[in-house]
Amino acid sequence: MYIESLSLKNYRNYEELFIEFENKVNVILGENAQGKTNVMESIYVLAMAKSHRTSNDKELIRWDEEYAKIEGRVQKQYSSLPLQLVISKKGKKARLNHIEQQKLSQYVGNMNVVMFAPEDLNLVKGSPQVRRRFIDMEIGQISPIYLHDMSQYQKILQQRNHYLKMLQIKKQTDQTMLEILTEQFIQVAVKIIAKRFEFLHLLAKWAGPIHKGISRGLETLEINYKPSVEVLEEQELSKMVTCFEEKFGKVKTREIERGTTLFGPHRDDLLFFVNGRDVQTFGSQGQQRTTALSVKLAEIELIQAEIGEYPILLLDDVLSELDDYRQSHLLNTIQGKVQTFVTTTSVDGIDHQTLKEASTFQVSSGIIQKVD
Ligand SMILES: Nc1ncnc2c1ncn2[C@@H]1O[C@H](COP(=O)(O)OP(=O)(O)OP(=O)(O)O)[C@@H](O)[C@H]1O
Repeated sequence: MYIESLSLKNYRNYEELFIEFENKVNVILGENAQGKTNVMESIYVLAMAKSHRTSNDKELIRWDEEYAKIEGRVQKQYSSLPLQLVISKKGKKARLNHIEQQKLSQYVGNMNVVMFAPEDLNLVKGSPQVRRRFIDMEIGQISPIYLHDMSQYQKILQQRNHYLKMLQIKKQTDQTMLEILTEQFIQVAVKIIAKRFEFLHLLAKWAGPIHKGISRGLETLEINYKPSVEVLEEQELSKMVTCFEEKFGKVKTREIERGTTLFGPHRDDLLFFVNGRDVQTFGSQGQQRTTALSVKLAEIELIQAEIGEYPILLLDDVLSELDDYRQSHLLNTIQGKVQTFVTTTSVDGIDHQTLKEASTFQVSSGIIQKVD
């Protein structure tokens, strides 16, 4: 798939913008703080209804304005699909094919993107929260059911935490409500974990050979899910439910003392191993970077395998940071099959042949012009 056109209104430093793109490499060139990342972010937000940089949607609205609007037309195998997202202080409204969607979970997934930005190194180095966000966003792109389950999970988790807080303060003896909430919590939690296992399994299958290629055959990459309740990938859901029930039985007093839910998908993590060692702890900067790159390239293949089309690739400020070998590995992977956006302050670090075949756009103070 590829994005044919993008139009912005009051989006960050863009008052008004309309651009058309071709299905190839598009280079967005400009000095610092001109609006390169903002364009990439707007494409990402159009697809995911969420930014990769902030969870506060209001930041996306141009200062002193009431709303921001992103519109785009995506060319898929058989059709051209118009998408629209309006972000106001009251919330978000999404339209697909001009029809307003009641739920964002029905909207997300119609346009697929993979973003690779400098902060993606945090995928390896950062906190478990960063990795959970990654896994949730990525599964959400290919599974609307997962997005639905996640929003259910968040609601039940909040209610359960609220109730545990009440028990903590009031020292009530009647715990019937806690039992009901725990049962509901477990039912959704195991579905989420099973889906995460499945996704990581697929991701690892693609990432392994890619990582081997980038490391010139020297390194193996493994990706493992680390659940906070000891469940196994091959377990049936009913067995996972039993593990959870046992765990919650054991930690009930502690949970009431603390007034919060101590176990579940919101406390899980994933681990990356290179040659059998945890990259977060033992990996060099280069190995961590290669791991993040392998994971991103694997996502491209995974989405193609699941959806039947390649996603749009957004490379924000990373291409010129990669050494020649990694850059050419990346460019060979996407060659001719993935619409790619690249931001850079200078074309010097970018492969000549790629530049020759690419469309280039110059950005200056929120205005973009195609360079002939
Ligand atoms: N909500 C907003 N309203 C108006 N302007 C904004 C808003 N949010 C950010 N900006 C402005 O957008 C500009 C930053 O744009 P962006 O992050 O896209 O820069 P960039 O070209 O990618 O720069 P760099 O090369 O430094 O990464 C800054 O000048 C910033 O002040």
